Amino acid sequence: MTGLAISTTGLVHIYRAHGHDVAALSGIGISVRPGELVGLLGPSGAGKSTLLQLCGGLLTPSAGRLQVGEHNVATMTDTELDRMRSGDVGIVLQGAGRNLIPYLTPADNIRYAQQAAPDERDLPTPEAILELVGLGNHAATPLSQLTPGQVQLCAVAVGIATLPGLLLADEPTSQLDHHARDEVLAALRTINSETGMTVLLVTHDPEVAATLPRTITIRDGRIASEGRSGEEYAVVAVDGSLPLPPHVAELLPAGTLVQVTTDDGVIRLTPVEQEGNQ
Ligand SMILES: Nc1ncnc2c1ncn2[C@@H]1O[C@H](COP(=O)(O)OP(=O)(O)OP(=O)(O)O)[C@@H](O)[C@H]1O
Repeated sequence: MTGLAISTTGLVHIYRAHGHDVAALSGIGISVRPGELVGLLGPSGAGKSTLLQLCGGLLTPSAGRLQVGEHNVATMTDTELDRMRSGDVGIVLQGAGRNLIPYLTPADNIRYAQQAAPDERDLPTPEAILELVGLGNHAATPLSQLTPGQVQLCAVAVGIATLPGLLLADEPTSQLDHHARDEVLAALRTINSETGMTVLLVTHDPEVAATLPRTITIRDGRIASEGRSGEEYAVVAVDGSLPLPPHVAELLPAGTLVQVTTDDGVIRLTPVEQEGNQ
């Protein structure tokens, strides 16, 4: 299996909760190429986990288009979504323990995850999967004897048990010390480079983000910016709108009239003094 692409246009997700609706995503357009390693950033409540769960078919979009490889996620039935998750898309939920059966060894956890894979899939051995994440010596070690970092690596190993084309990982490096965090990050890089699997991971950690080749920052359910190897860029949306970086938005309060001029390739934004404005 080679890496799967992700493509979304105008992706909206609304949670219907006790008499009031929460718009978690308000029109997300992203394009991730097969085999990319991408970090999803943004403040708490921005919509990162929602986007991850939509890509994994755990939630259904309220509106918009969401394509994962050949799967048009917005129109799939529950059975089709189950099949996608059991073979093509691996998900590592936030909190390693949620991904593991506590009384099974790492190898047996992987075997269990592999049972759901489509019959035609040629699966690697659990030992080969554990080797890939750096846990080759712990196939039979009880989970209770692993360090927190090793338990997280085991959760990642379960996520890639069927060698899916896309791995979605929600905060896989949180609550770990720096050494363990770097080991989990290294394992994700190895998976990405050795198998060509597309990897999308949510992180709050600026040090993790700075090491990723590409990041997408979400704010208030919209794409705020993109990073390339630590450098941050604003992204023009399909409707031509451009979210201002926070340090510029501070200078231009909502409602400010802005004159937009071009001069020899330089685009200039000049706020216009309005009569009656203070
Ligand atoms: N099951 C739910 N029901 C109602 N609202 C929800 C639900 N899950 C999330 N939300 C709301 O949707 C918005 C986006 O949440 P989401 O968990 O996707 O953000 P996040 O960026 O992953 O945040 P965090 O970094 O804190 O995990 C928030 O306003 C959140 O309160």
